Amino acid sequence: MNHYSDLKDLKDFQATVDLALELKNDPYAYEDLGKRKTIAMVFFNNSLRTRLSTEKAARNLGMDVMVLNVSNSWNLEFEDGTIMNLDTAEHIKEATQVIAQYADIIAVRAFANLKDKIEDQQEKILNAFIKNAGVPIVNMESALSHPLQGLTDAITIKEQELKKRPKVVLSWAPHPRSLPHAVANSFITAMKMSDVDLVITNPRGYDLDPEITAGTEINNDQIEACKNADIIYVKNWSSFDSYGKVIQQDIDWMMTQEKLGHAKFMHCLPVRRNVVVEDAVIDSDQSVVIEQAGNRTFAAQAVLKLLLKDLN
Ligand SMILES: NCCC[C@H](NC(=O)CCC(=O)O)C(=O)O
Ligand SMILES: NC(=O)OP(=O)(O)O
Repeated sequence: MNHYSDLKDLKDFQATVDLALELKNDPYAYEDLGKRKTIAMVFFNNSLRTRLSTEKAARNLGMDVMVLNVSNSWNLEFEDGTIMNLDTAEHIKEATQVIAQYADIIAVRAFANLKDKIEDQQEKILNAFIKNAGVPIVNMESALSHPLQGLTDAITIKEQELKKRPKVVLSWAPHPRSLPHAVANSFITAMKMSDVDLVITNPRGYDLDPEITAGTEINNDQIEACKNADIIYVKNWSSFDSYGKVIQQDIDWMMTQEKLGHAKFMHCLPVRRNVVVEDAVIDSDQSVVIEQAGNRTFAAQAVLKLLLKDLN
């Protein structure tokens, strides 16, 4: 594997899920694989889980770790041919090549800006690293996808040891801010590569990119969609059609105990309590959000192991 920019970069998705579970069982099995290799993690946005779990994963493999929060660095320019006499001090072309001299693998977080669909679909920042750095790039949530999260979600569902072909529901929930589509996109992609029966429920006007949801049932009736679910994965996203807009915040879409039924509750975190999900759900035994976040380490470790194997 040259890069991990999307779940589709994995040669064998289910084998990677199994590798992550093996690593969870024996985290130091490959503790020398990353010796004298360095990962640089570059953040254009905030993070708690991705920042710490990816570092933990790298350390379990014996790697050195560096972190750059771009907000503490120079303002970067992304356009070609710009006369840089305003706010941007350094071009992404130099920045990517310079970072690559200090690191064997670069991991990048660069969210969608949610203002211009075409620009977000170009994945400008992630692709600038892939184009210029000359080292493997790991996507730590880009404009369109969050493949470390999608892999984690599949691992977490597999661990629940549910019935064959469980019913998995991805439910939209309200949120006061405009949030990206990346987590939902990667969850759908991961579920399509898993042996589950996936249903998406969202209000009208909130359908995700049809290229991603193709072949999956979308039900605008949340109560009906959630019936007899084994897993309910809750996430807010902004409108895709009215790109990046918050077109409704109806609290009736919050996940409640009644709608959850016997299902397990999942969310990528961070989550707004009593807006996205009521306390009674997230505090219940049916919530697996903490173990889900714990699995981020082993998803990242499986991906880094595959990249290191092809580096050595
Ligand atoms: N990486 C996990 C989620 C990150 C981001 N959530 C957020 O920005 C939530 C922030 C807030 O609740 O204000 C998202 O939805 O893509
Ligand atoms: N789930 C997730 O990616 O969390 P962070 O944004 O805190 O990294």
